[in-house]
Amino acid sequence: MTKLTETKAEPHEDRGVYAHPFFQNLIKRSQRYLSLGYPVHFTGPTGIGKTTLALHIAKSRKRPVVLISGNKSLSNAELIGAFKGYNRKKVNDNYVRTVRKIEENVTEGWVSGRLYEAVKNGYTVVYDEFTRSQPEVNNLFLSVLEEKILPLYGTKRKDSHIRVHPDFSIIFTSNPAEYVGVYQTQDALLDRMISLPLKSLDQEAEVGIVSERTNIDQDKAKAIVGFVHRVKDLCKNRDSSLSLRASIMIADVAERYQLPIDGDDKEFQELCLDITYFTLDLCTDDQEEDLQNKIIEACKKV
Ligand SMILES: Nc1ncnc2c1ncn2[C@@H]1O[C@H](COP(=O)(O)OP(=O)(O)OP(=O)(O)O)[C@@H](O)[C@H]1O
Repeated sequence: MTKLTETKAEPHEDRGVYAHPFFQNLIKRSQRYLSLGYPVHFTGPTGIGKTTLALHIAKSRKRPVVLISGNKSLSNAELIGAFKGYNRKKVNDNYVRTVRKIEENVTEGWVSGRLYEAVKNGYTVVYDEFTRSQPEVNNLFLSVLEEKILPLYGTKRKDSHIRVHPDFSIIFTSNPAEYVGVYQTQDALLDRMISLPLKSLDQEAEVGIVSERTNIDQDKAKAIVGFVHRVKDLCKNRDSSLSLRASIMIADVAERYQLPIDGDDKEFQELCLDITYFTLDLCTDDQEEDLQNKIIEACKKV
């Protein structure tokens, strides 16, 4: 079970970035809804920071955090639990020398699922990319959210369900429905959560995150974030999936290899091209050379 009492995201998580008014307000509202028992759902494009924000808020609840990652093969057994393997107990009673008694007892071993543990003990769940799981599996959450019970379907357990602990809370994240590998979500499930769309990050907040993650100074981070935003505007056919991750990668490589963050530097230009060209090629009609020239032009402004 992925139980994050000390989440791995800790080094990246930064109170400075989340102190930005853009986040402060969002965090305050989310905490309010969660404390009243309402599930919160962050939805938005890839790389905008939904998971990191969800983990940050989850940790602020001061309960153990369980991370569940949505995927096509996630099963009820993983969420609820299942009987797996056998426990065998053998008692060899030879107390009276002439009498030997052997008693053997075989029972199936129960392994609790991640949702079961969280519901039972009142943990905070971050269900990341939940729309990548099959809708049938997500039906479990309808009962958890509405009836406040976790049904123990098909588990061979005597009890038909367990009650949801009053401290249990859950944060969902998802990418929009048009993303590849994403299932349509049941309206009934969406209706039971408070969905907060994260469409775009405030540029200043992005600069803060890039600077925090890579230890480059704010001016350099600003120049890199500015470059990524300029090249995103080259997209004509559809929204570019270039995200905060592109800015972080450029800053990280430049910082670690001491490349000058300077648009006239050849190596920095190559870095800008490598990180952005392929993604931009998917959303423009430009020929290869034209697109490369446009990226270099945008990079030269750094
Ligand atoms: N507040 C933050 N502080 C530091 N790094 C952050 C912060 N927010 C996001 N990041 C970094 O930005 C990148 C994208 O963040 P994250 O994975 O949370 O995005 P996401 O919206 O969940 O993306 P996806 O939809 O692809 O899962 C990650 O490398 C993450 O570590």
